[in-house]
Amino acid sequence: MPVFAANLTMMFNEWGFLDRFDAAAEAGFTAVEFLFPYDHPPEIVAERLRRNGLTQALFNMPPGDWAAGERGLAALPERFAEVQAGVAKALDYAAATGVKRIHIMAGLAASDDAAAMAAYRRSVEHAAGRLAEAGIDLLLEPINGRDMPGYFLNDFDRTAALIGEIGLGNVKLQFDIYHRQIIHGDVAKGLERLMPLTGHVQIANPPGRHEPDDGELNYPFLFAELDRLGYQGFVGCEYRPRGATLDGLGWIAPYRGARS
Ligand SMILES: O=C(O)C(=O)[C@H](O)CO
Ligand SMILES: [Mg+2]
Repeated sequence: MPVFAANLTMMFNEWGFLDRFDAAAEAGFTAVEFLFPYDHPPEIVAERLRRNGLTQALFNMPPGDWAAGERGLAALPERFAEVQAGVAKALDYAAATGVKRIHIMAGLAASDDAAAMAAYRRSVEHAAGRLAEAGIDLLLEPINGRDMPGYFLNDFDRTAALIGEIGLGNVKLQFDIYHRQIIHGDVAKGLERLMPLTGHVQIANPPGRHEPDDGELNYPFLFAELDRLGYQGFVGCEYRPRGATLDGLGWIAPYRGARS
């Protein structure tokens, strides 16, 4: 049975960020993820987790100036010092929250730019080394170019090849099924083939990026596939509710009772 983590960046937006932890726990979630915790001190985030008995499944490294359109720094050659500082900051939040996986965003750069690739590898190797000391996995996520035009990491096979070349045991694939469907399709076979590299799974149903119960993908089938493939990690619910978050949670009822 999948273990679902509520994505507090996209879900429960009816509440302020810190109150989303309480709302997710009240709705029955035992784990949460979100893009960035950095607007709030680590101990405040940790307290929200603790008082609700929630596990922090995932968050992202600082992405640069998000409001100005930046989408990560890892592939930007001139930003390595900020990558290093971001890794240190993320580790402070990891120590407070107990998170065991952190996503490093690549940034906006041409995917065939050799300097960007060299910078990306350098950033990933640096971050992976620092995270390994704390027993944390570093996640790389291909993101589709319709939602994030110009994003450097936009292909699952190239990401898998890179993870193989880097060859560090704590560098893993963030398999976002929504992005996979938009970029390549062939979701079930992709999951099967890439499962050995996969450290985190996220869901949403295209084309609208809404709840998994309506759209072009058959999620009950894919959840059974994750079980069949022996996936033991979290499934992040990174979707935009069609309406009120709680009104859209009917899909989860058959999966309650395991660890979510
Ligand atoms: O967009 C996604 O799918 C993500 O998971 C990233 O963390 C942020 O954009
Ligand atoms: Mg995602």
